Amino acid sequence: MIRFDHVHKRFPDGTVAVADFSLEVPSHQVGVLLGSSGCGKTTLLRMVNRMVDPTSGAVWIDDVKATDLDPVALRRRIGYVMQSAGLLPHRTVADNVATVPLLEGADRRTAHRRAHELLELVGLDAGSLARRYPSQLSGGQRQRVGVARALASDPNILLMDEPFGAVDPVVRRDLQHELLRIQSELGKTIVFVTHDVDEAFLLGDEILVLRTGAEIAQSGTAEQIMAHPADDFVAEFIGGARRRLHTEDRDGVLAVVDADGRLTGYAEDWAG
Ligand SMILES: Nc1ncnc2c1ncn2[C@@H]1O[C@H](COP(=O)(O)OP(=O)(O)OP(=O)(O)O)[C@@H](O)[C@H]1O
Repeated sequence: MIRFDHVHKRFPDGTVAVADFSLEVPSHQVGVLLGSSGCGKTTLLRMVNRMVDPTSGAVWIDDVKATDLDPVALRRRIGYVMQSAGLLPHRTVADNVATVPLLEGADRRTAHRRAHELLELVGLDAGSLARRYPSQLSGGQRQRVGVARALASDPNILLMDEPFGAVDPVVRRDLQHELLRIQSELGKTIVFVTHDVDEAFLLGDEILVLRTGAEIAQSGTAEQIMAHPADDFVAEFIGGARRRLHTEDRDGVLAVVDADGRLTGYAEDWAG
């Protein structure tokens, strides 16, 4: 469980990135922070692994305050995936994935065996890719390696900051579905940052639509937010995604279906 308890962040130059934010992401669930550039998503995410400490308020990981934990140890036990994948360019794919286990004293052979397993888990052919360098991979493959590396220490928590933002829409869809598959297998507690409404609705158990200062405009499931946007700001923000929905007859019931054919609810629930 991750709990943000009235966190506030003011940077030294006076910028208030987060005004007053509270949220609980239950264990094994995906919480999505959705909002446009600069609204404070990354700042919130980085409070979990102490790359940023709140000015006031606290982030709790289970029953422990993040600020009571050693930042280095914390970062090793929390997976972190960034938009750029953040791989080390002069290390092979296998070495990149094995970085944390090696730092924690695993022997090389065990760490590499685990790296191979993880590469397969994220849908890569370890046999042909493990010895390559990051520059010899496609953008989508690099992001998969980034996910494998984040999973290497078998963390309970995964932080994902626009992890699929730099790849084309088709690859992005593949990666999103791969993440759903991995999540159904591993059940991590995930905080996922995005400004893409479709991505948020596909992946999130709970979605928070944020305004500047990480103010929560609305929180809820994709179905709740789409059916009843809290105000004009939310309605406008999710407008495109809403329009991409259509209805279909499913077993005699009128179902609301997204562009991928995913059932998002039933028409009768949407009345009003
Ligand atoms: N180290 C810093 N010093 C001063 N201001 C900062 C710092 N880091 C972030 N900010 C500011 O805090 C606000 C929130 O930034 P943050 O990176 O959290 O937003 P974001 O929603 O993740 O944006 P993006 O989607 O563009 O990454 C912005 O106004 C940003 O300029």
